Amino acid sequence: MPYKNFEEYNIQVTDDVKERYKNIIEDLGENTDREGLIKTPERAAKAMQFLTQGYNQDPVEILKSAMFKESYNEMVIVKDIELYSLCEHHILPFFGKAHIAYIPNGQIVGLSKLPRIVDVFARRLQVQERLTEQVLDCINDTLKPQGVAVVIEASHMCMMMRGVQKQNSITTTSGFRGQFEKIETRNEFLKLIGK
Ligand SMILES: Nc1nc2c(ncn2[C@@H]2O[C@H](COP(=O)(O)OP(=O)(O)OP(=O)(O)O)[C@@H](O)[C@H]2O)c(=O)[nH]1
Ligand SMILES: [Zn+2]
Repeated sequence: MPYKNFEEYNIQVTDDVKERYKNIIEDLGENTDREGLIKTPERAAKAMQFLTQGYNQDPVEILKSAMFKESYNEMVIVKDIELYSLCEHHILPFFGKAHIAYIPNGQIVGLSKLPRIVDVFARRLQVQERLTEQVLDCINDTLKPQGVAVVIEASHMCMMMRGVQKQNSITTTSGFRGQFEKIETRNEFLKLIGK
């Protein structure tokens, strides 16, 4: 990286992206000198950096920062975790909820870390299937539980505002590892999240 530190890198990226947004907005037929739009390229550059900050975050470190030895042997579920991501095909939002469960294997994880890793992977250019699998694999490989399950339900703006223009369709993706590959355990989880 040709920059001295991360802060300098951020300023440089904001400047670069800002200039490109200015061109895009003009190409789309707007006047970037009108009052309401003067700061828009910079705002958009900062917003996009916020929405893609997951590239600069380490989900494994986040989980490892709060793992505790504990003998609890039952299912732990955190459901209704809201998520906002960007579809990698159109760079339009998709948003919805993630439901995560795991069965500990000698260690538990700080509950807040599960939504935190959802955000790390969601704040990238994504497809819902990969997002689901990345959350699943990260928990499985780091916490090494007896099992882990992830369900994501999301609405895709690229299917709502444009393209096929369907307002009510919800896409569900899921992944199961370990104990959750057994149908009874999987069904118990699905029942507990109301599916
Ligand atoms: N599998 C999957 N597809 C997605 C996701 N987000 C958006 N898509 C789809 O990506 C596809 C891209 O298809 P293309 O035909 O290349 O793009 P397009 O011409 O804009 O397609 P339309 O959206 O049908 O107008 C579309 O079918 C989108 O619905 C996602 O998370 N997972
Ligand atoms: Zn899309």
